[in-house]
Amino acid sequence: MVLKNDLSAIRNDSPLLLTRNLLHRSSSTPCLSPTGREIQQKDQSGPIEILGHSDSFDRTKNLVKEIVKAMKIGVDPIPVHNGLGGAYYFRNSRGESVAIVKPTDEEPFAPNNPKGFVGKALGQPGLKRSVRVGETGFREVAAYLLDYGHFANVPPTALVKITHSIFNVNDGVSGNKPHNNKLVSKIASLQQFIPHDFDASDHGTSSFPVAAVHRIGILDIRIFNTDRHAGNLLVRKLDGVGRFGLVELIPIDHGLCLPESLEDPYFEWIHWPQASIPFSEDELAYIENLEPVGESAMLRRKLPMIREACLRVFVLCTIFLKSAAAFGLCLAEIGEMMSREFRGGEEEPSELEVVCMEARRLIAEREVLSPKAEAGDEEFQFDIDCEEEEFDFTPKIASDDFMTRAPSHFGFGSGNGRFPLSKLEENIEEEEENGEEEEKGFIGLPVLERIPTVSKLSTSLKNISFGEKSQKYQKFSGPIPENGYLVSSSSGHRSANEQLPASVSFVKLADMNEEEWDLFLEKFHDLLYPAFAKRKSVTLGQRQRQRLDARQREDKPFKTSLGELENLGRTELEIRCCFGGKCLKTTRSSEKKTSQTRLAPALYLFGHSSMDAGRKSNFLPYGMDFNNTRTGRFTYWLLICRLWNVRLTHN
Ligand SMILES: Nc1ncnc2c1ncn2[C@@H]1O[C@H](COP(=O)(O)OP(=O)(O)OP(=O)(O)O)[C@@H](O)[C@H]1O
Repeated sequence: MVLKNDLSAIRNDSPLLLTRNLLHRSSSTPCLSPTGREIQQKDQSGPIEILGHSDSFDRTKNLVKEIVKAMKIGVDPIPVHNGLGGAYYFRNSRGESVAIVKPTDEEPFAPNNPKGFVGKALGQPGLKRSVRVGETGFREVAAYLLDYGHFANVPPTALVKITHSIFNVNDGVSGNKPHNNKLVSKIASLQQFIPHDFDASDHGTSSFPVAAVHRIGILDIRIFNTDRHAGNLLVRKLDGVGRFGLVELIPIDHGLCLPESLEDPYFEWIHWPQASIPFSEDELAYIENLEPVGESAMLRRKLPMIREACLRVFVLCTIFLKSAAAFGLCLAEIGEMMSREFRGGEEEPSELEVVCMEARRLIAEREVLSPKAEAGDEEFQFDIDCEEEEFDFTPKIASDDFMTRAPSHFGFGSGNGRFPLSKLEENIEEEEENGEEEEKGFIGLPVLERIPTVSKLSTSLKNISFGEKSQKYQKFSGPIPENGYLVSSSSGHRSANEQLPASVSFVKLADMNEEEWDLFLEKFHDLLYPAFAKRKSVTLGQRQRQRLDARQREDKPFKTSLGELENLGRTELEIRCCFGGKCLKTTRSSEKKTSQTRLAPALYLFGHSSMDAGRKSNFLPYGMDFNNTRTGRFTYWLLICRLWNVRLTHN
């Protein structure tokens, strides 16, 4: 039913799934309860209804039947205590968990979150800035739909309208309201429950099949997963005749993939040895057959609420993956090129972002040099420019000029009609900015973007793109962010925003019109080859050089293996893994674990990854006392993990 700003035809407790065509700000609200009382229609639907039609949902349909049958005989769901969002295991008639249901309005920070993580309205930036509160559900489904042939093993997932009294509804003032057994309908993701033995944070990674890691990594890259921590990989033992030690990996929790703009992804597998092994022929063939444009169309059809901005990120990343794999890069290298680094306390754009920024600069520069308004024959002019500028990496404008002449698409200054890109302000970001202003008291900060510090660049674009560090922030008229983060005003109370650092967005994709987007992709594609080539050469050189540097810098012996560690005996160790000063992100799930788990990444840095939750003795082949690690005699800092640059000191 199309509702033209009039919700009176809807029952007051009926969940609505709205897409963002007509309504402003609340347009993304996936679940509303209008209060109109005059017209009440009886809800004829069953307790669980799958939203959308697709053969891909066949397995989920059977699951739903099982659950409904169980509900009728009184088998209730069980709340899931793990995780930050509201989640419920739904069971079959035998009482076995068969599905996990996550209501969209119980996500972290959403109004009905049962675990105290509230404070934002649906549609506002959520746990990740570029994923809005209430919008993780359709992303879970998108990941499943994109996992053709069950390549990465994503469990069947669908969006459902589901009615049950177990769901949480907060009273809006003091948190949870006492449970009153009232039936509530919600929009939720419903995913098949997969029985498993561990998650990847509990288990040594050495037994993970290379193919499974590659397949999950390929998916993560396509969908730009910002949340692939070890807890989001379930591990199932396949022990049986001739299969001892084999495990299967099941990727879950894809709610934070497909962000609306590029940010810092999180790929737990990036430092696993499997990720450095070249892709197999099968994997290369799979990647080659990916068709981002067709896949986007499929997503639009099956998940009409998906935002175009998300699809652009998806298209971009798939192109990136295809080109990188064809070039011969391995999974780890591709993941690294997509990841940001911290240098000198500042977050720097990833190599992928740098290529994007450069592609945007090239098209903006062309617009500046040949404004369409004066061109007469636009197309003709366009083509000529294209030929002239192809592969020309020479800076054409001094940095200051650059700031004033082509500012608007980076969010500086006010664009005018001379710069066609400036006309294309993206609604989404306007909404976000307004939201930020309201919540944080920001005034006059045009967009959450900055000209970055480009000291990192391992691409050949380094010297030509953005010039000096001095270009960042100072040109904003708004408040000066500290250390690359927006500083929040102290408003006296802790909002959800204040609890989270706002990550910066270095490059916009959503503000281009179709023509510019096509052109951008063309430029992007052209720039990839030099970036990959540079990456390859830098990687090789770096490994050698950094080992040497580390040895020279270190006043204590530089150790590279557990064998050498043995010499240190049972003394306190400080293990510091440094690479450019970036912190290894500890995952939320591993934080919950003992130091045993936390030490695991450090150990596999030394090529020893056979930690097994059930066999702690694996930790002790070199004379270290495991019990001491638990009581804290081992302390360690994990600042970026790179295998070739591990510093050890002992005192
Ligand atoms: N398909 C599944 N099969 C079995 N167990 C699952 C499945 N999906 C999730 N779980 C379990 O439920 C827990 C919570 O799920 P999930 O991580 O998706 O929720 P979340 O609120 O998004 O968590 P987080 O805050 O860690 O991102 C997981 O830690 C896992 O143990």
